Formats: sequence, structure tokens, C-alpha cells
Amino acid sequence: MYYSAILNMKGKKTVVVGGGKVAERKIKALLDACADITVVSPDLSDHLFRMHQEKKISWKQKTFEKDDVNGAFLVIAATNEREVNEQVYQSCEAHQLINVVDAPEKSNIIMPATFKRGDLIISVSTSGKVPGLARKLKNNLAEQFDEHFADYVEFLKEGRKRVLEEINDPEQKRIVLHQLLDKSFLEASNEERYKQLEMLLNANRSSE
Ligand SMILES: C[C@@]1(CC(=O)O)C2=NC(=C\c3[nH]c(c(CCC(=O)O)c3CC(=O)O)Cc3[nH]c(c(CC(=O)O)c3CCC(=O)O)/C=C3\N/C(=C\2)[C@@H](CCC(=O)O)[C@]3(C)CC(=O)O)/[C@H]1CCC(=O)O
Ligand SMILES: NC(=O)c1ccc[n+]([C@@H]2O[C@H](COP(=O)([O-])OP(=O)(O)OC[C@H]3O[C@@H](n4cnc5c(N)ncnc54)[C@H](O)[C@@H]3O)[C@@H](O)[C@H]2O)c1
Repeated sequence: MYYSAILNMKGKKTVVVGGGKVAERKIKALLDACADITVVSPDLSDHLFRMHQEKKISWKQKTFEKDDVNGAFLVIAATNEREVNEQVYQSCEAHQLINVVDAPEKSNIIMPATFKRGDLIISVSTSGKVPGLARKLKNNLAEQFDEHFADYVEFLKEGRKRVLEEINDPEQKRIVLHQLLDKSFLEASNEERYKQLEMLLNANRSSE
């Protein structure tokens, strides 16, 4: 049974076993989240090798051994050998997060299809059953929530902060926070949004 959560991976020790296509995809997302990544693999894809040269990831150039998972917060078994992935799984302790790319039923964590727009994260999972559908729905949502959402979410973040700081009455605060989510702000240009925010704050400050 699955429970959705957003992991804070900053500085978290992450071991990825295997240096191929699937490992590369997972590592790109983990680097974006500032994880501390070590890859255990006799070889690396061209892209991963470049990341290693740029010191973005560490590389243990070897085949997997049990001790390689020691101290890891998250382990990803991403080799093309089912038995090796099984061995990685067996090497983990119960408290470690483990994703086995060819055995979702063994994984205690599975990755959704995800995209980001600034601080907004939209993720889709089919509980591991139909990854192709997760990806397709994600792509549809990514068209719907286009790049402009990054500015919009940034504006809302700033607007919320101002409301919390500048309006004292709790009920008024709640009403204005709700008004901030009105679609007029979404549809306005970024410049127009901030003007509307000032008007909203002025109107509500003066009524206190
Ligand atoms: C969303 C995404 C995130 C990510 O992995 O980053 C993801 N798979 C993606 C791509 C992708 N997956 C597959 C292909 C090749 C074929 C194809 O094209 O269909 C490609 C494309 C490619 O590789 O390019 C097939 C596949 N996937 C899994 C198996 C094993 C199995 O089912 O047993 C097999 C069969 C392997 C085989 O036999 O070949 C397993 C999992 N894949 C999951 C997630 C988890 C469940 C998600 C959910 O709950 O829906 C889960 C359970 C485990 C996990 O990995 O966490 C990412 C989309 C990236 C994006 O966002 O665009
Ligand atoms: N979860 C997913 O989304 C998904 C998608 C596609 C495929 N898969 C599965 O993922 C597996 C990997 O796919 P890929 O395309 O990345 O394969 P790949 O062949 O590109 O890469 C496999 C990597 O594993 C390394 N490796 C092999 N034996 C090893 C060992 N003993 N110790 C350490 N590293 C070892 C290889 O050197 C290579 O770097 C496939 O077998 C497939 O079952 C999963």
C-alpha cells in the first residue's frame, strides 16, 4: 500500500548501483534535489561519466558488494542483472529506502512521474502498475501547467508572506489568502499581479 510524500534529499547519502540509462534518469532527478550521490558500477554512461568528471557524483568503479550500501539513506538497484538487483535489495537494512528498478514489489519506495514549475511539484503514480500511463498523464499535465506557473507560484509565495505579515486579523487573513488564489491573479501578467496584490493589501489594511 502506498503513501505519497515529498522527500527532502539535500545532502542525503544516496547509492545508485548500475551506471546505465535508468540509473542516469534517476540520478538527474536526484542531483536536482541536491542528493549526495555515489554510483557503484564497472562502467558509466557518457552523460554519467561527464557528471563524475564535473565532480557532481562520486563513482566506485567496481561490481556491487554488500558493504556498498552502508550508511545510505536511499539505495537504487538499477543494474540490468536481476540477481544483482536482488543482492542489493538483500544487503539493505529495514530502515533504508530501497528502489529496485525491475522489482517494484520489493521496493519500499517507488518514483512517480514528476515535473517541477519552480516550487510547484506535480507527480503521478499508478502504484507501480502502469508506468507508461503515469508518464503520459504527467506529459499532459506538463502542457496544462506550462512554464508560466513558476512565476505564478513565486508570486503566490511572496503574496502569502505579505498577507501573513501585514494583515493582523485572523479571519481577514484567511479571506485574503483565499482571494489571492482567485483565477484573476493566474490570468494576469506578472507585473499586473503585483499591482493587484498592493491594492488587495491596501484595501484590507485600511479596514482594520
Ligand atoms: C515515472 C518513471 C519515473 C522514473 O523512473 O524516474 C518511472 N518509469 C519511468 C520510465 C520508464 N519505465 C519503463 C520504461 C521503458 C518501457 C516503456 O517505455 O514503457 C521507461 C522509459 C525509459 O526508461 O526511458 C518501464 C518500466 N518501469 C518499471 C518497470 C519494472 C516493472 O514494472 O517491473 C518497467 C519495465 C522494465 C522493462 O521490462 O523494460 C518500474 C517502475 N517505473 C516507475 C517509474 C515506477 C512506477 C511508477 C508508477 O507508479 O506508475 C516503478 C515501479 C519503479 C521505479 O523505478 O520507481 C519514469 C518516467 C519518466 C518520465 O517522467 O517521463
Ligand atoms: N524502473 C524503470 O523505470 C525501468 C525502465 C526501463 C528498464 N528498467 C529495468 O532497469 C534495468 C536497467 O536498465 P538500463 O537500461 O539502465 O540498463 P543498462 O544496460 O543501460 O545499464 C545497466 C548498468 O548496470 C551495470 N551493472 C551490471 N552488473 C553490475 C554489477 N554486478 N554491479 C554494478 N553494476 C552493474 C552495468 O555496468 C550498467 O552500467 C533493466 O534491466 C530493466 O529491467 C526499469
